[in-house]
Amino acid sequence: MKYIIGIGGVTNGGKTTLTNVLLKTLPNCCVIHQDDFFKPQDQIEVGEDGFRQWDVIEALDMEAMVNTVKGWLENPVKFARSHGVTVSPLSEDPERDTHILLVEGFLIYNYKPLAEIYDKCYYISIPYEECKRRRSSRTYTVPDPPGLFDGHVWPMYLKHRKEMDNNCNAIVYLDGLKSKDEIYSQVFGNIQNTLLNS
Ligand SMILES: Nc1ncnc2c1ncn2[C@@H]1O[C@H](COP(=O)(O)OP(=O)(O)O)[C@@H](O)[C@H]1O
Ligand SMILES: O=C(O)c1ccc[n+]([C@@H]2O[C@H](COP(=O)([O-])O)[C@@H](O)[C@H]2O)c1
Repeated sequence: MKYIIGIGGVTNGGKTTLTNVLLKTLPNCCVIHQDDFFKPQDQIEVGEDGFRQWDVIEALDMEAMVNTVKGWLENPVKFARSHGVTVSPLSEDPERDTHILLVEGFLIYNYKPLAEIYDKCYYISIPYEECKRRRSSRTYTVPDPPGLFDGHVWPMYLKHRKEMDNNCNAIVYLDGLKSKDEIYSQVFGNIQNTLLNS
């Protein structure tokens, strides 16, 4: 059985933290990070506001991302091996084995061909103040220029969040202010239940 789980959420909500723990505890589990599909800086448009528009879907090579997911779907064992993930047979029949793919990122529910691919969707939110606080202590490959959070990142988040709520109706929303352990336990338990019932 192949199972694709979306770990979406606002920037600095805790997506990578949650994904990394799930990756260690779920069986035959691989990951695709949306951040790996950012286009090079010289291809990112500069908006009328003077900021490079990183927080829009056009800043990402979404076609390549979807193709990577399709590569996993075609052959999860080969995908796992080529990404250094040890695959262990869980049943006598390899066709019945469970293979899990985590798709992690801040805009994973705003691109239709990808939004349709998930078996289960999670979304982590945190309030503005906490998001701004966490973001200010993070350094990206291209560091944030002054004013980017209020001028571009947060307004784009609000816009995409509205679009996403209209696109998908089966998202499990997670409170990113809870402890890392609490969030992990909630999601792990939920995934286990879903796997047992499928
Ligand atoms: N539940 C949590 N409570 C407090 N801090 C958290 C929590 N989850 C993540 N963090 C911290 O927030 C920052 C961003 O986390 P990260 O997982 O990289 O976010 P994202 O991948 O969503 O951008 C890191 O410093 C991380 O340690
Ligand atoms: O990873 C990069 O190359 C990169 C370059 C510039 C900006 N980013 C920021 O990465 C953010 C999304 O990643 P994350 O992990 O914070 O959800 C998004 O808010 C962008 O502004 C990321």
